[in-house]
Amino acid sequence: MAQQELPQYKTDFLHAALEGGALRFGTFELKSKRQSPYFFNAGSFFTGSLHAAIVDAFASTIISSSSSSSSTDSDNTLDFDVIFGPAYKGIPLAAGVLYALARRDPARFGAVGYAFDRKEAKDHGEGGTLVGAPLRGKRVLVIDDVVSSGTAKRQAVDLIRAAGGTVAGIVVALDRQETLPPPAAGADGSGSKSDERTSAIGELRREYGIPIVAIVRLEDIITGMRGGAIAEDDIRRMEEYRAKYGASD
Ligand SMILES: O=P(O)(O)OC[C@H]1O[C@H](OP(=O)(O)OP(=O)(O)O)[C@H](O)[C@@H]1O
Ligand SMILES: O=C(O)c1cc(=O)[nH]c(=O)[nH]1
Repeated sequence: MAQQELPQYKTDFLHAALEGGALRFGTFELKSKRQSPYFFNAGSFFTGSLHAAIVDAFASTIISSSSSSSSTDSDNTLDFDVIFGPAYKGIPLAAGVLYALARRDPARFGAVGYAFDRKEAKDHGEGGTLVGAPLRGKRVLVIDDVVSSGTAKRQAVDLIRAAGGTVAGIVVALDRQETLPPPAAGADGSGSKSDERTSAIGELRREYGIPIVAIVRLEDIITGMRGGAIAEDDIRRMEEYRAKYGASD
């Protein structure tokens, strides 16, 4: 795989995703119904080695976003008391990322908690929807696999706020850097306008005013895959896809 200018943790993550089959090239239909030349499936990080690779990459992203004022993804730093993983795929990520952070810097992250939600409220025992660290009065960092439309992230923000917490930021594995699909014909006009090249992550940033960062973005995948990691034709198809659907924010 070409190393180029990517930070080592991004290269390592891309390598693990490719080797583990989490990052694939071909033709895939997205939730938006677009035909994409690549697909990222966070559910494929299911072995010990792959789980370690993704949570380590999240930990590196969080630490570099917190300590570097030159972060390209955000001007803000990430300060938080609790890591929150939305059900379901966010749950093992939140727990694993906190473990990776606490191992690297116990003084800084040893007292940070983790929490997650249930998709269906439990009606016996301790009951409720939230599990883990209390959120009241806490700065909460949301960890999840991808942003597609942003709906799941908005639900997580609402849940955290309703529990008395404030959202410190959102960290995802992949920012696809693509425009939101235009509103369906007959819709009320909400969502992105077709002449704007806004992404779901861009809209979330503007709406909440919080840092939203990703381990890798589409441009990192294109950079990291050049030089023989995948077929030149797949690179060309990703560049065409970026030219057609790439967001400007
Ligand atoms: O709506 P967005 O914020 O763009 O995010 C899309 C989310 O949808 C999927 O999760 P889903 O809610 O389907 O649950 P899962 O984790 O159980 O797959 C996926 O894992 C993303 O987290
Ligand atoms: O947009 C999507 O539906 C989507 C894209 C992607 O790369 N991975 C994913 O899980 N969902």
